[in-house]
Amino acid sequence: MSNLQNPPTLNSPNPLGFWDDALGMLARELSPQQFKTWIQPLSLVSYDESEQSLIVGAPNRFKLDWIKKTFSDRFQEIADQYFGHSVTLGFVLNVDGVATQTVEVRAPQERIEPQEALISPDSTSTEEQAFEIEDHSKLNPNLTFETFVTGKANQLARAASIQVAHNPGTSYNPMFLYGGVGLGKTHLIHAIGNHLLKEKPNARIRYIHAEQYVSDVVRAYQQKAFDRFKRYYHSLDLLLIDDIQFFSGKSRTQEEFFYAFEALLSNKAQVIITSDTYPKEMAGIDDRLISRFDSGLTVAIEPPELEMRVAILMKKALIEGIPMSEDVAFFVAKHLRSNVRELEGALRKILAFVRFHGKEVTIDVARIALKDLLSIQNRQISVENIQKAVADFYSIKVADMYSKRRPANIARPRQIAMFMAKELTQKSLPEIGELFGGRDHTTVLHAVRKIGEERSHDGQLNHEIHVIEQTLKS
Ligand SMILES: Nc1ncnc2c1ncn2[C@@H]1O[C@H](COP(=O)(O)OP(=O)(O)OP(=O)(O)O)[C@@H](O)[C@H]1O
Repeated sequence: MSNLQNPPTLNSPNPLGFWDDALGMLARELSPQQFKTWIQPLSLVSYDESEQSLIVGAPNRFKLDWIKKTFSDRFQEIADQYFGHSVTLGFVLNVDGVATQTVEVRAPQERIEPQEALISPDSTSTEEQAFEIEDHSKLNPNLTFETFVTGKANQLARAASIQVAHNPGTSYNPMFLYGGVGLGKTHLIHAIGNHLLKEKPNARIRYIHAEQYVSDVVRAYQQKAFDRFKRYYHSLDLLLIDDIQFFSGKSRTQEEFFYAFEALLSNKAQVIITSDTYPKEMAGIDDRLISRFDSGLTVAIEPPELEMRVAILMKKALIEGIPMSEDVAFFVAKHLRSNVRELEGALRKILAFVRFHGKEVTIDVARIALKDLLSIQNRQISVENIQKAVADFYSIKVADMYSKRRPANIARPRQIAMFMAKELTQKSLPEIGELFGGRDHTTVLHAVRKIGEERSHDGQLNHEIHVIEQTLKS
């Protein structure tokens, strides 16, 4: 099986083109939340031209199962249509770019309800399988403080994580780390776990994704094994729970987690939680949990600034054994601004290209290797899209973006939209002014400077801009 490190020949259908098409179609067919949750984390792992087979990777087992059951037929249709004949489609677990499971060819379609719907008082397991929790930490040894690049955007989060790693259970408990997708939350909490494991090899540490925790609750319920479940989770020294927004609307899971949380804190065990937003903004989560989440240290991780993106690219390229010069790293970092995962994806593409073609890493090579990625970025982000996304976010009318009205609740979002138009598109100041109801370029310049300056010290504004950016890209 060849993988995407070996791109197909020029005349063959391009699997990356297929992938872009599939993502584009699913983005239109699904709600932004569904797309973000289920489709965005997937990746195209490999394409075998001679076998006409494609492998799609999912970042965890829960997503893998769900995708196979719910979306495989749609992926199949899109693939057959794109390639003009039937292709074999497989799904694998692909954690941090490493496919860790042999290919499972797609299962026949079987729509299932969301996990927690499986919990009902009558539900019993049809299988005689004992309830088991894998009793090892699930830490990824590569995610350490040493491999974590620091910059303004994450220095607070990193400092707090180091503090907690050195004084678990006593300094900040719980620690709640929030920020947009792919910004290093998972990396940091693994780093804490790895540090503690090194210091205290016998410590009971568990990393778990919130989706997996939901599944564990479901299984414990079905198998009437809550005692075991509680014994395990309540006796840990360090619980790292990732993406807790997945608890939204799942009241039984929240209840169990509440008990676990209280037990752990009273044992002076450390709890670390990550989420895509700060506690008070979480929807579908019980108030008493939200207040617990906020009772220790809540710290944000922000999107990386340009210099940090450059440093990350150069460091990761070096680790891969193919050094990247600063000018190439600047070129890539200027075009890809949203998150570190996206940077890693771009780097993989560039490295695959240079390995395959035996070339040096130059700006031209980067431009060719990232052709699809860059054109998606350009296609998606127009001034009109920005105006719409900003207006939606601040609940004002899109028409107010061009109107002459100046109340503060309109003027400020308008300035934010102008700032984003300058940041995210190639348009000049006069062109942007024109698209905002024929305003003068000095008005745009004023907005760009003002919001840029405020953003550098206002974490909340920075967060809002990042959330809007994410919606533009999903
Ligand atoms: N500062 C950094 N230095 C080095 N690598 C980083 C940094 N930040 C993120 N990464 C890498 O980027 C990738 C995505 O990061 P990670 O999975 O930690 O993001 P996340 O914030 O948990 O995202 P999600 O909300 O989607 O779970 C990982 O491979 C991680 O190692």
